[in-house]
Amino acid sequence: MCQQTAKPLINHKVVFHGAGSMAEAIVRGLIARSVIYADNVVMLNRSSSERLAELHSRYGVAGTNDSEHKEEYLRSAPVIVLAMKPKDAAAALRSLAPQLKDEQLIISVIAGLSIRTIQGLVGKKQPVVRTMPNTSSSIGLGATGIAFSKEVSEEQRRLALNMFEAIGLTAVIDEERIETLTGVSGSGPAYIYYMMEAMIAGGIRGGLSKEQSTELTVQTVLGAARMVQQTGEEPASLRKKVTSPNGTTQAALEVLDKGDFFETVIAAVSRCAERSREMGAALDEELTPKDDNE
Ligand SMILES: NC(=O)C1=CN([C@@H]2O[C@H](COP(=O)(O)OP(=O)(O)OC[C@H]3O[C@@H](n4cnc5c(N)ncnc54)[C@H](OP(=O)(O)O)[C@@H]3O)[C@@H](O)[C@H]2O)C=CC1
Ligand SMILES: O=C(O)[C@@H]1CCC=N1
Repeated sequence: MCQQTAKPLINHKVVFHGAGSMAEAIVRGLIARSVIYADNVVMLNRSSSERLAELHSRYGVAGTNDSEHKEEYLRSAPVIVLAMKPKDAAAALRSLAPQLKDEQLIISVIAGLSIRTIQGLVGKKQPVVRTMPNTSSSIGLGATGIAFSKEVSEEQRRLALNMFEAIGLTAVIDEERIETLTGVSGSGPAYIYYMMEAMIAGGIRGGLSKEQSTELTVQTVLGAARMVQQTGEEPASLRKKVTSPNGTTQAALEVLDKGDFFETVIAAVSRCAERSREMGAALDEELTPKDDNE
């Protein structure tokens, strides 16, 4: 009997316009889960040839920073993933505009950049999927918020969902909620890493070795996340089960409360969302023609 190998979910070129950490996290996850063959992935950047060579050696993907080749890839790709820094997005979209065909799908991972601004910068109602993934996508544990423009076809919608479902959890949301989602899950891994850095430092200060303190912290964070997921219990209820009256945990939580831990984290989520809006507004200004006399 002939052995069937499963066909990848995506069987055409996907061009990553930007080849940094976020693009790599998505590509690594997609290839590890056989959602796309490496020879259908193309990664473009501005200048770093070393970076493209590194990505090729890690994942077998093609890449270029040569303008002529970049244009060729961008002209023919059914899907273009915008993955440069926000400050580079307006120029990249403007130069993309003349060659863009109506059916090409733009998937953006760029913080703050709205669907309206993307369509304004390319000068037409291009189908756009605005996403906010996170770097845990690289190990299939990402959390991605997704909003669609009206122009996205059912097939394109499915493609984008397939892509991000393969590398973690997805949440389809109204675009106006994507800033808050950025505050929770887009930037969220950094808050947890920061907490872990502090726990590790605390352990070391108390005499544990760096290795012990790191291993214990990692297992504690992993275990706590899994407990919430597997028991279905509220974090607050699980916290209470750790906290004996007048015991060690209560003493520790009181110190966190003195630093207004709970409200500080809420303020961080909110400031992150606000910063995303500010970045979006700055990008939106790129749509207004500049007065030469200014
Ligand atoms: N990092 C994260 O956790 C997350 C990031 N994001 C979003 O992802 C985007 C990328 O972030 P990140 O990966 O961290 O950034 P990086 O700085 O790691 O990567 C940016 C990449 O864009 C390339 N680039 C810049 N200008 C152009 C251009 N005109 N054409 C093609 N490529 C270009 C750079 O190339 P070169 O190095 O050659 O200049 C580099 O490869 C951002 O917009 C961010 O908001 C979203 C969610 C999470
Ligand atoms: O810090 C940033 O702007 C990006 C967006 C979300 C995570 N990192």
